[in-house]
Amino acid sequence: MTVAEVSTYLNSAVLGGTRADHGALARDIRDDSRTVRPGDIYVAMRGNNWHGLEFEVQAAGAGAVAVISDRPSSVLPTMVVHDPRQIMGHLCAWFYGTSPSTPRVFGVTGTNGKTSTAHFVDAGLAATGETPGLISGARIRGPGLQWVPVRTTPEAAALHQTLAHFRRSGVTACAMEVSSHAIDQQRIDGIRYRAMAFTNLAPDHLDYHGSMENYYATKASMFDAERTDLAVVNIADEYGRRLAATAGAEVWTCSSHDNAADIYADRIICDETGSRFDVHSPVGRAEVRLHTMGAFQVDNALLALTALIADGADLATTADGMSSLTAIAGRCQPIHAGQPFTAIVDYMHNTAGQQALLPYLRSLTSGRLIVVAGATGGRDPNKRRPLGKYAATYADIVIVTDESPEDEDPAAIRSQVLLGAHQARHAQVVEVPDRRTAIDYAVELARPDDVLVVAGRGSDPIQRYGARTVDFDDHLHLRHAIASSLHAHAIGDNMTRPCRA
Ligand SMILES: CC(=O)N[C@H]1[C@@H](OP(=O)(O)OP(=O)(O)OC[C@H]2O[C@@H](n3ccc(=O)[nH]c3=O)[C@H](O)[C@@H]2O)O[C@H](CO)[C@@H](O)[C@@H]1O[C@H](C)C(=O)N[C@@H](C)C(=O)N[C@H](CCC(=O)O)C(=O)O
Ligand SMILES: Nc1ncnc2c1ncn2[C@@H]1O[C@H](COP(=O)(O)OP(=O)(O)OP(=O)(O)O)[C@@H](O)[C@H]1O
Repeated sequence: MTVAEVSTYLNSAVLGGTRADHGALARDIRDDSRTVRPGDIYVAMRGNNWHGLEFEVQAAGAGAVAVISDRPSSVLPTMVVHDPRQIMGHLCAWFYGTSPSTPRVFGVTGTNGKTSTAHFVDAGLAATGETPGLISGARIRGPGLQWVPVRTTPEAAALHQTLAHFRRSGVTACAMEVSSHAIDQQRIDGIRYRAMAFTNLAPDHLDYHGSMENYYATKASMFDAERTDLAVVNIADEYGRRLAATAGAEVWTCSSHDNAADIYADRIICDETGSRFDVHSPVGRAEVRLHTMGAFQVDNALLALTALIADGADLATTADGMSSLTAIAGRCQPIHAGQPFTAIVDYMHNTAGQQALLPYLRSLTSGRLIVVAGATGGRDPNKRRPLGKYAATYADIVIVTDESPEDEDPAAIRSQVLLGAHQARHAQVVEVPDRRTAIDYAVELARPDDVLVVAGRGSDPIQRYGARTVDFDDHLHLRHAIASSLHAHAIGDNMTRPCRA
């Protein structure tokens, strides 16, 4: 594709540059000057912090052949459009040849459960003979590629590059997490969904959306017929029921406690080995056995099953696919290192997640529930006190520590969580600022039959303290802390054991 062809597509003449510039081959489309490589077209968008054209010299220096923006660049041939963000998704779909039908795209949106449900869809697709692709906040995976993304839902250029790669690689169907930020910022424009699945809606990201009504409206916009063939909705909460009643696409409902849903679960049993339930659908009944811990995974697997059955998949084969998942990184992920207590890493970072997870963990034990809790910087500060309060309401011991403070004062974040935890007047509350030390301390506290959960970061691989980043994987460190503790106690036992005469 040449610059001139892009200009024709946009119906925007190239301002500046020579005929040769206009005939230059455009290799990729980039929305960030820091990623521009020779031959790319840079799209300079207006944002909350910058206007992309502030980086035009950087983009030109990196070899950009042209820029698309809402006004002419002083250094690069420019195609002017009214709102670059508005055209970005459709431009990328055209430029990368993203097809509206191959791969079929199963979107998952909602406050909690997107990553888990996307992984269940991926597993169900594999079981039914599809060549699956996965675009989730935990990983992006397809034939010949796998990486850990920075965003839950990538920017439009990255999304369409990935979908075009999937298409060339023979991917027939893809599960994709769709965040409300991505919808609001039109990252997912130009993508036709085979199904869009709704998990639930609870207070989160209200610093960004301003209100639950705006948050809901952003999500709901994805369930109209021009966006998706199928609207697959968990009707467990009021927003789901409202969405099922108003969505413009063909609606399929599911529920783990309402048999009025098109597809529902009953005879649900959840324990430390996972869950089992019966699923009832218009195409029959099947028993589902989940090996992923967490009662909330029943809802996520059921939603994934419903999306795939709505697409025509075989019920029994799809159910087998759900059973093939043994764990989802950072989502109620157990650690078995020989310790005499239950050790879990989980991503709960809002009170709805706590209300789904903590009663389940409490049900697993007659011992104590120990929670390592905190809050991440740069996210809705109004979540912090409730996070502390709910953790301390359900747990016996709460250890408040850093998650990823980003550009905020870690102590100030912890103080909000501590305030909430003390308000609960239930748990023993301890502040241990350093996360590594906090996890080590929790492991030393844990007794046989206790349940210890390290919460809030899931499988996030790094902590950010301003510009400083720290490699920190909760699962790896918790496993290491347990192993070290068991080793130290073994040595201690040997040293106190009476020597043979
Ligand atoms: C709040 C939010 O989502 N902001 C997104 C938004 O930022 P913005 O509009 O303020 O853009 P800006 O920072 O002013 O930059 C303006 C333009 O200059 C460009 N730029 C900027 C700097 C530079 O050196 N060169 C350059 O070209 C940027 O790429 C951008 O196009 O547009 C930017 C790029 O277009 C995104 O990178 C940025 O995501 C920020 C980094 C972010 O943290 N987003 C999070 C909140 C997010 O998207 N989270 C959701 C999941 C939420 C959840 O479920 O927890 C996600 O999908 O990941
Ligand atoms: N269906 C659910 N209902 C309530 N809580 C859930 C549900 N599924 C997961 N959770 C909780 O939310 C946490 C995050 O789960 P998951 O990563 O699957 O959701 P997500 O929507 O992708 O989250 P995020 O958008 O923040 O990445 C889990 O670790 C768990 O504590």
